[in-house]
Amino acid sequence: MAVSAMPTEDKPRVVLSARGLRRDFGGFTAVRNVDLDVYDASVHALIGPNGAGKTTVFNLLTKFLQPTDGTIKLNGVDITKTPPDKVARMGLVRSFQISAVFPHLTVRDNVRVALQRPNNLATQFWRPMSALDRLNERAEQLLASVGLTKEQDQLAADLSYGRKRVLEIATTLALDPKVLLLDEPMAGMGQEDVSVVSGIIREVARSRAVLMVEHNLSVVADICAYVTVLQRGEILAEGDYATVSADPRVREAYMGTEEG
Ligand SMILES: Nc1ncnc2c1ncn2[C@@H]1O[C@H](COP(=O)(O)OP(=O)(O)OP(=O)(O)O)[C@@H](O)[C@H]1O
Repeated sequence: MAVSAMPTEDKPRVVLSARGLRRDFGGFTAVRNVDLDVYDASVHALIGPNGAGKTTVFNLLTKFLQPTDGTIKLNGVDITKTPPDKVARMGLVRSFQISAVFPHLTVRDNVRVALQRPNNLATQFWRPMSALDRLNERAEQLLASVGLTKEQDQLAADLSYGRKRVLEIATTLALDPKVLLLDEPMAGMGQEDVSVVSGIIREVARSRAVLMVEHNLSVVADICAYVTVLQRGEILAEGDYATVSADPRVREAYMGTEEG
């Protein structure tokens, strides 16, 4: 069943969709019968108690895991068998982990390195200086859009944990994704950083789809238009936050674990 709780008029476009997703590990089925539609210009949360299958679904959608069964489409193109690097070039990008931020480069150089990939400058033998200038401009814009202008000359290693995660989002945005998948973007952050990153994600989703696995339910309530709740590998509920949080089955699934 696909998400049905969005407004009927001006229904946004589906950019990423999965049907009948299943993943077995040996004899254990971690994910089954998962149908999911992710809409353009919106934030969609994948939530559920520990072990529900969120990470597995995330890895299936980003092609880091191959489904045992089911199909995945990106903008209508079947990507079920497409490798992750090709899928990334098609616009479906997952956030890198902090380990992918180069600690001994400045904040600005981290973004410049990331920007070289889509522009393919890294592989060009001869580069006009104007190309690098364009990179600088774009790096500055990106850093400004995530509020890292002040820190641009600092080494990434010297940033706080929360700021490192913001830098990680900036390097991901450098790839200009059409669909951005974030794995627990708020994990380990203090409230102040959570508010900043929530604002960034909301802004980022004005022009692209964002799907995020998130444990922080107040963040989900605050910025996610669509919510899919997983339990034991299957979809338990879906809709907007008000709808799913009022669902007695969802309350029961969360009882004793976490409450938003
Ligand atoms: N590589 C694997 N081999 C065997 N079992 C796995 C593997 N990866 C995940 N599982 C199992 O699949 C189930 C779902 O795991 P998954 O990590 O997707 O859940 P999750 O919702 O992301 O949990 P958490 O919130 O704790 O991160 C769990 O029972 C887990 O033990």
